[in-house]
Amino acid sequence: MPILSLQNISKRFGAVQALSGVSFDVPQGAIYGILGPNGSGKTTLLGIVTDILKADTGSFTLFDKTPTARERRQIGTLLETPNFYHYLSGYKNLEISAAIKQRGKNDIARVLELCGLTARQHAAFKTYSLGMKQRLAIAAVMLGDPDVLILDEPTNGLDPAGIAEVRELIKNLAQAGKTIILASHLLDEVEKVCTHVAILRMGKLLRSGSVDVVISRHDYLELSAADNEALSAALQAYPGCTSAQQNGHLVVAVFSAPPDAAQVNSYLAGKGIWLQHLQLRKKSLEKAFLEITNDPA
Ligand SMILES: Nc1ncnc2c1ncn2[C@@H]1O[C@H](COP(=O)(O)OP(=O)(O)OP(=O)(O)O)[C@@H](O)[C@H]1O
Repeated sequence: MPILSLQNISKRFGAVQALSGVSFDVPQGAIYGILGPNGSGKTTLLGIVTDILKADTGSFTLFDKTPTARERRQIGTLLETPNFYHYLSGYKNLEISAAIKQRGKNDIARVLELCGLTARQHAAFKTYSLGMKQRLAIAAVMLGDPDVLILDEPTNGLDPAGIAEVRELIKNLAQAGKTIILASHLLDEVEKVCTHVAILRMGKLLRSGSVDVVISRHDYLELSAADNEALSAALQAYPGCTSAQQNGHLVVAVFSAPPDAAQVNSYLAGKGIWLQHLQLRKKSLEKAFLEITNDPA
């Protein structure tokens, strides 16, 4: 059973079609990244799921049910940085958050521990590092122990140390069984943190699923021989080779599964083609992503 299942969600703001027919499922325990450039519809999508906005068409289920207040209570949301009091301690700020959420104080020690803030709980918020401030924001979301966390650009505006701390925390929460849905415009973030990804461009879902499958980075081979034309023709007939194109003095061969360079070499030798150059290369994540987002299809 998916934790969240979106079916055909569309949303328009005046002339802007912010989302068009978006559908995907978030499995339990996933760290699900909603990835896309600015204005692609990520925040709108999170706004619909958290009931801040209403979809024009389409629907979604939470825990396999049409969401009611009961299902929503199991979701913790951090869409923008909360306004903590600078002169109050982390603990006191969480007391206020708990009161606003109408929850008791007995959960505060647990969320401070979970977010690695126990040692500094009585220090004033203004003395916290950027990473600690964001971890306190996540601690406030964790009050009441929600099963699902929804975070909009959780590392935005943080320094490198803060980014690393927040990413570590997100991974720890997922290991503790939480499902996390986060919006990001950072490919690097999705690669480092997420298990799953949905890629949006101008409100349309381009791809969704497990990160390894969606942003597949199949290795490719660079080769050359005395006759590169014959080489590229032979490669095109090789099982699993999806393209073999001449690029300067090299032929670049792409495969549907990771190629075995030794096997390709012996296949070519069998065809009377002796290689002068053979190198296995890995497509960068950046390149794989650009191929997806620039694909006119
Ligand atoms: N309340 C609104 N009124 C009018 N247009 C809006 C509104 N909210 C969003 N939009 C437009 O809808 C589109 C999607 O916006 P959205 O904020 O969801 O994108 P995003 O991917 O989250 O971008 P960013 O990374 O910049 O936050 C944009 O063109 C945006 O200008």
